[in-house]
Amino acid sequence: MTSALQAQALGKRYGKRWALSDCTIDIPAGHVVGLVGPNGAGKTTLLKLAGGQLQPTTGGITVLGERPGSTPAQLARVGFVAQDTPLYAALTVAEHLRLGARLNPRWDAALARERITQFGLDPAHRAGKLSGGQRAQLALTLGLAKRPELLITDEPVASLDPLARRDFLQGLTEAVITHELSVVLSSHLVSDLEKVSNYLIVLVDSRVRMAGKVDRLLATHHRLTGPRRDPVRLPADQRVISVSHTDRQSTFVVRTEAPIHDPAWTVSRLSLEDLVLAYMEKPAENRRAAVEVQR
Ligand SMILES: Nc1ncnc2c1ncn2[C@@H]1O[C@H](COP(=O)(O)OP(=O)(O)OP(=O)(O)O)[C@@H](O)[C@H]1O
Repeated sequence: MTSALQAQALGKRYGKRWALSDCTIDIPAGHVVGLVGPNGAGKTTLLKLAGGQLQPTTGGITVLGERPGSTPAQLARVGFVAQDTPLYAALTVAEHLRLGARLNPRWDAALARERITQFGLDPAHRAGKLSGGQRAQLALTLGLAKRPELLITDEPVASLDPLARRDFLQGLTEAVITHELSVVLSSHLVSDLEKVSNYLIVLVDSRVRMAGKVDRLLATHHRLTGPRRDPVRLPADQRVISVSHTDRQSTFVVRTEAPIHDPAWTVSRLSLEDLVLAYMEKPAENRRAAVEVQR
């Protein structure tokens, strides 16, 4: 199966500072990929490299098997909705749709009209006069009506109210199923990502700390709670992701393929949010720094 996005030792530097370092990932097509990480981790940088708006400093990236932005045909296959939902302030909603139709060979006018009606956007309204959430909906409509094979969205739901967020995420799920769309979306709202993503990437300090299919990640990560113990005394097949201690108790998040038999531990499953937070903490001391990349 073609990869939606493939990066090999990809890096981007601004001056002396690396915004993204040594990023190697291979995301199969047909997934909804959640991209999470703290502020400044490099998420927008990765998305802009994928959208062809930035050029790599090191390494390489392909999107749907081609170099991002290499040809008009490649650009037509990828929809990109940026964080700041750039629209033309002086153009009306209807003019944005006409522009979309002119610029995009696979433009789906019916889908665009349907979404505009659904979200109560007045076609005569200028984009500059829309609320932040309405602008986001218009930008997302332009991205979806382009009928891309891959939709890249940076914080698409940040400015939407809870109902609009739910509608957007539902619309996305439907588009994935109906149009065999792949999606990469970054968000700080892991609870939203949990509803739609089946693939997750965690970026921390410009590096990929974890990437893989959500069901596999949830099945192989566990929280262990029990009497205080040094993490170096855990079995070698238990990769320590995060560690916390009180005077008497230790809590570890570990990744392992094997069953955990040690009776000292209370073993519990993690929510996706717990998993993300565990990877966003500093790497566990004294242990192999955990970088998990699964296909
Ligand atoms: N145009 C730029 N010039 C210089 N540094 C930049 C530029 N864009 C981003 N950076 C830096 O690169 C790093 C990664 O930024 P990026 O915007 O990719 O992070 P992010 O994970 O998307 O953050 P956020 O969640 O806050 O949106 C940050 O340290 C940021 O300051």
